Amino acid sequence: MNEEGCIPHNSDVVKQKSIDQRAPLPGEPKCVICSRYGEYICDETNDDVCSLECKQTLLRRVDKATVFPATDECFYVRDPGSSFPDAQLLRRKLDIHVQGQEATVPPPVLTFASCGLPPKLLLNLETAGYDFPTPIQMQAIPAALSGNSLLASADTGSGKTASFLVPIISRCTTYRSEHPSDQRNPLAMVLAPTRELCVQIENQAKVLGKGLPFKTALVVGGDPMSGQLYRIQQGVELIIGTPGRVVDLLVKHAIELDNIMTFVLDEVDCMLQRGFRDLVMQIFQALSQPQVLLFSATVSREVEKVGGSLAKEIILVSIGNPNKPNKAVNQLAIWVDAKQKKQKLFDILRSQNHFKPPAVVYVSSRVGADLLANAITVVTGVKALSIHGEKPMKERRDVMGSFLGGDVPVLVSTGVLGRGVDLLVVRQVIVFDMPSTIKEYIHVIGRASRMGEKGTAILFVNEEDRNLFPDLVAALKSSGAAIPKELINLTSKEMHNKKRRVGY
Ligand SMILES: Nc1ncnc2c1ncn2[C@@H]1O[C@H](COP(=O)(O)OP(=O)(O)OP(=O)(O)O)[C@@H](O)[C@H]1O
Repeated sequence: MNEEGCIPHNSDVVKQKSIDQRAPLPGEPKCVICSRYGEYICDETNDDVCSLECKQTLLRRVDKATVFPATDECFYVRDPGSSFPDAQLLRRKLDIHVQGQEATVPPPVLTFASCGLPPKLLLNLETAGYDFPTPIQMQAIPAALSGNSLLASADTGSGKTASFLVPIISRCTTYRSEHPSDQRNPLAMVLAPTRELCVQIENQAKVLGKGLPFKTALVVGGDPMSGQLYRIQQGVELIIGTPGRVVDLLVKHAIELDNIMTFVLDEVDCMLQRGFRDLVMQIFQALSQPQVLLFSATVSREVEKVGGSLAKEIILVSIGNPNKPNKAVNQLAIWVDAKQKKQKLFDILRSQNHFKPPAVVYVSSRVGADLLANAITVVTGVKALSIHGEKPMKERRDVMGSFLGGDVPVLVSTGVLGRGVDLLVVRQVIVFDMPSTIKEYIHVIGRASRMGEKGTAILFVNEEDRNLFPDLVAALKSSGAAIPKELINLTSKEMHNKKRRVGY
């Protein structure tokens, strides 16, 4: 045994770094952290590890989740019918909450390697830089893999997309290998509210499903339906689409949906709102009782109720306190009269101290987005473009390309980029017009931070946002943000008036 407590399987010098280790040969042990060759055994946990680096990582993780006698894998493979005292402890440590038929939910995993995923999928996760699962992935992936229907909520930017894509890819791959002579009908469907979000989900699915029998079809408005139909007819595993276009496709063409095993609503609270809800239900009715996976950073009792009606037994999974702004986003609320908002924005964009490009400015109207982008460019000289639902798909793609490619430092957007989109380069969001609900506000400012990276959100607030004052004050307070005195005064006045009205 060496001093680090690893027992080398052979007499070589112990590998220091994971990168120094080779890939495992068939049948060889795999490192529980990085899936390379598990040449050594970690004394403290009995896990296979490839190097000192992964051993340290393993011990840090296990320590964080309290010291357990063996790997998370050993929790994962236990009989799901039994009770999981250790799982409970692990969940408490990781702030994971599970409600519903808990006994049917496997415990959280600490590594992707513990989930029994196809080796190619593990490799794709590693190539994508997904070294460890995030807390929502730790719980949602094993739960979804074992067939549970879920309503899952976790912070914006915390990796919810992979939480449903990984089980989908894994289950589709297994199905195809077990039914090689079946027709290649779709096996899973993901619905999301905007085209940009669907494009992003498809891109991520392609990255994670690379090299596997896993094809995707994007079904969104703005692109010709004939191409989308052709692709599905050629055989795909996953359809990703917006509800309107998917219904259109189903009404006009016969598509075989009987094999759909998993149905996902990303941004579920938005998908179950008026406008989308009937379309979503129409699509759901065409399926044969699939597993249902519902995800959002914000959920309400109403969503829980409707979500529950889609699946026989739905498990609620949440991380931390749901419906709260992401703590990594530093919120700066500024009281600005409506007439002064433009000038204030120009001042910020001219200030080296305050402007942190690339930045997204959120407004409430399509015309407003076009006008404001133009005004920013003319008045400040800072190049700005706009994006909204009325622009053709090609222009929306071009605008996103220019912004994310670094050619344009400011993007003025309506709610089309308010939810789900992963604007990796963005660290500043300016909320020029307050959204109509505090939940939308939480999603909008969430664009300023991914995976816990620090970001800032500047928020313009004034009397026009009166309806949101109590919720906004609570949201700012919960994040420890300063609250403008006008907002405090008017909120307490509102509350006082309400009490008096109730008193009469
Ligand atoms: N385990 C992981 N390791 C490293 N990066 C990850 C991991 N999981 C996800 N990511 C990356 O983190 C970013 C945020 O993930 P994602 O878009 O899925 O967040 P989200 O929870 O869906 O956010 P939102 O609520 O805003 O939609 C993405 O760039 C994604 O590629």
